[in-house]
Amino acid sequence: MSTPTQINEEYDIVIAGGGVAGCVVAGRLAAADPDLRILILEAGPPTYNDPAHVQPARYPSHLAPGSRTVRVHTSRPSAALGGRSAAVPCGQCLGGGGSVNFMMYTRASASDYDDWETVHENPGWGSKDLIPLLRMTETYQVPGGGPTHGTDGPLKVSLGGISHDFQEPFVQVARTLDPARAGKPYYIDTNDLLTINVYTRWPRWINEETGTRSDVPHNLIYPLKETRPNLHYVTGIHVKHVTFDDENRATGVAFTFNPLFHPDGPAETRTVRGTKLVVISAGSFGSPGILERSGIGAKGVLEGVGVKQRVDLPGVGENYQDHNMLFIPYLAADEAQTFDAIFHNDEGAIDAAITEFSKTGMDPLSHNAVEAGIKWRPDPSELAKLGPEFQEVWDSYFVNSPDKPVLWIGIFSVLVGDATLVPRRKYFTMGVYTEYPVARGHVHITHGEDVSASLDFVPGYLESMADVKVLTWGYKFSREIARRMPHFRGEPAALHPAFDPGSKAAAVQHAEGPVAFDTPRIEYSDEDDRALEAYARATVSTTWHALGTCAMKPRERGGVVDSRLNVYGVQGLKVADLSIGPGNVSANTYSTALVIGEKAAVIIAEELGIKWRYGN
Ligand SMILES: Cc1cc2nc3c(=O)[nH]c(=O)nc-3n(C[C@H](O)[C@H](O)[C@H](O)COP(=O)(O)OP(=O)(O)OC[C@H]3O[C@@H](n4cnc5c(N)ncnc54)[C@H](O)[C@@H]3O)c2cc1C
Repeated sequence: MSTPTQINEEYDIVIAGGGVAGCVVAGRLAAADPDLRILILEAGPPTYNDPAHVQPARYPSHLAPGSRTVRVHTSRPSAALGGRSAAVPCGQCLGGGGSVNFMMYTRASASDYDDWETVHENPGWGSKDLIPLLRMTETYQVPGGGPTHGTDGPLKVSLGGISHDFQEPFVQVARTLDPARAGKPYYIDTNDLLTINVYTRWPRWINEETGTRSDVPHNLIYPLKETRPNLHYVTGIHVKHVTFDDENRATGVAFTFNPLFHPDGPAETRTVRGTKLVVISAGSFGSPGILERSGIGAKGVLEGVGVKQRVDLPGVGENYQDHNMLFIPYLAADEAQTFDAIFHNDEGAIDAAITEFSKTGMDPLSHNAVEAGIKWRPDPSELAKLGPEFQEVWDSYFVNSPDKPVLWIGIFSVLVGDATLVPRRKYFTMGVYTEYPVARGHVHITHGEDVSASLDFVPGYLESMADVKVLTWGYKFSREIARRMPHFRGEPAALHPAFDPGSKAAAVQHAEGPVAFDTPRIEYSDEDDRALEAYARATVSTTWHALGTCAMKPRERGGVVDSRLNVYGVQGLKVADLSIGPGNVSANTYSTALVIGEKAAVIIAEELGIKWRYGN
C-alpha cells in the first residue's frame, strides 16, 4: 500500500471517497484480484488503530466541536425548523461514517429493497438478491441469529461487552405497558428484515472477542497491507471532478490536497488516471458534488456556479432523505449505570475504562449506550390518533407492506442533548426517529472548484405535517415508557417542550421514582400539542442517515445511475454509496451502505471478468 501522499500516474480503478461503500469495493476487489491496481482517494485522515475509532464508547469525540473526522453540512434556515438551520455531520476519514458512527446494528425491511427492485425498476436489487450479500458482510455473534444472518463475514455484530441498567428494564416496562406488542421472547431478532413491532435489546457493530468497532478499513483494507501491494489509499485528498475523453468516457479524476490535513501540501490541481473505471463513493453529500463539478447535473445549478454542462441530469443532488430524530432526556437515579461520565470526558472514568479495556478488551468502552428499542408500527386505534395527514401516507405507502415500521423508539443510557442546559448528573434518553419521512430535500454545490465550499443544503425535515404528527406521537408514547423506568427520577424541563406549568403535561422536574404502571396516560391539550410541535421543530435532528442524492432509478424519473450503478450519459463512471438509494430504508443506514458496497463489488467484478465466489 502507498504512503499517504504517494500517488502513481495511473491505476485500473480510482475510487473517489474512502468511506463505507468505497472501502468495501476496494477491499473486496483487491482481495479477489491481486493484480488489480486500485486507488482510494479519501478527504479525511487514516484511522488505523486510533483509539477514537477502535474503542466504541469513544465515538462522541467525533461529534465534539472542532472534530476533523466529520464534516458538518449546515442547511439553509427553514421555517419548518423554527427558523434554524440543521447541521448534519458526515464521516470524514478512511472508513467514513462507519468509522465514527454509533454502531447501532439495524437492517432494513425486505420490502425496502424489494421496492428498489420493483417500484424503482432496478433488477437485481431486491431482498432475495441482497440477503446473500448482507450475510457475506457479517459474522452475527448474537445468540439466536436466524438464516438471514452471516456466520463468517469480516464485520462482527454482537451485544457489546456490557449490559447497562436500561436494556432489560426497557423491554420489561414497555411490554407491560403495551401488552399487545408483548408475548415474544425477550431476545427476539428484529433485524431479520421481516420482524417488527417487538421490544428487544439492540445489537451493535462491535466484535465481542476484541471489544472493538467493526468498521470497514480494519477488516477489509488494513489487513491487506502485506499481501496486496496494488491496493493504495491516500488520505487528506479532495477529489474535485472526474476527467473525460472526447467520447465522454471517464479517464480519471482531478484532485487537490485537503488543506486541513496537508497545510503545506501543493496548491495546484493534479490528475490521476483510472484506466478501467472511476467509482465515486463520496457519500450522499460528496458524490453529487463531484458529479456537479464534473458538469453532470441540472442546467440551472451548473450555470449558477460557472460549470459547463456535460450531461443534463437534473436528479443529481435531489431526492435527499434522512430520518428525523428527537432525543428526549430524563433524569436517572444516582446509582444507575450510565455512560454520562465517559461521554462527557470525565478523565477518571475514561482512565478506569481504558485500564479495563486494556486488560480485557471489553467493558465498559466496548459499548455504544444504545440499549434497546422497537421498530414500531401502529395498530388501527393508534393509526387513528396519528391523524388524517398521516392516514394518507399510510394508505399510499405502508398499508400493503406489513414489514414496514413507522417509528424507531429506543433508549440510550446517557444524556443525548445539550449538556450546557442541564446539571451534570446521570441521565437516560429516549430516542425516536421517523422511518420514512415524507419530505425530501436537496444538496448542491455553491462553487464550481472549491471542494471545501459550503453546500446549498435543504434537508426537508418536518416540511410535511405527516412527519410532524409521527414524531410528536413518538414523544408522547416514549414518555409513558420513560416515566415507568425503574431509574426514572424526573424530566429536565430545559430539554422538554415548553408546556404551560399548569398543564397536566408539564415536565415533572424531580421524582422520587417511577410512576405506577396503572397511572393514567398524560393528556395533552391543544395548547400542549402546539408546544410539542414547536419543540419538535426546534430540536429535531439528523439521524446521520443521508441518502438518495444520486438515485438509482430510470433517468426520466430523476435517476442518476442505472441498476449497474453507471452514471447516465457517460461511460466508465459508477457511483457506489448510500446516495444511490432510490427510496428510504427502515433502518440505521450502515448495513445498507455496506450491502451497496458489496453489490457494487460484485457488479464490477463481473464486468471486469474477475472470478469471485460470493454469497454464503
Ligand atoms: C455520526 C454518525 C452516526 C451514525 N450512526 C449510525 C449507527 O449507529 N448505525 C448505522 O447503521 N448507521 C449510522 N450512521 C450512518 C452510516 O455510517 C452511513 O450511512 C454510512 O457511513 C454511509 O456510507 P457511504 O459509503 O454512503 O458514505 P460515507 O461513509 O459517508 O463515506 C463517504 C466518504 O467520502 C469522503 N469524501 C467526501 N467528499 C470527498 C471528496 N470530494 N474527495 C474525497 N473524499 C471525499 C468522506 O470523507 C467520507 O469518508 C451514522 C453516521 C454518522 C455520520
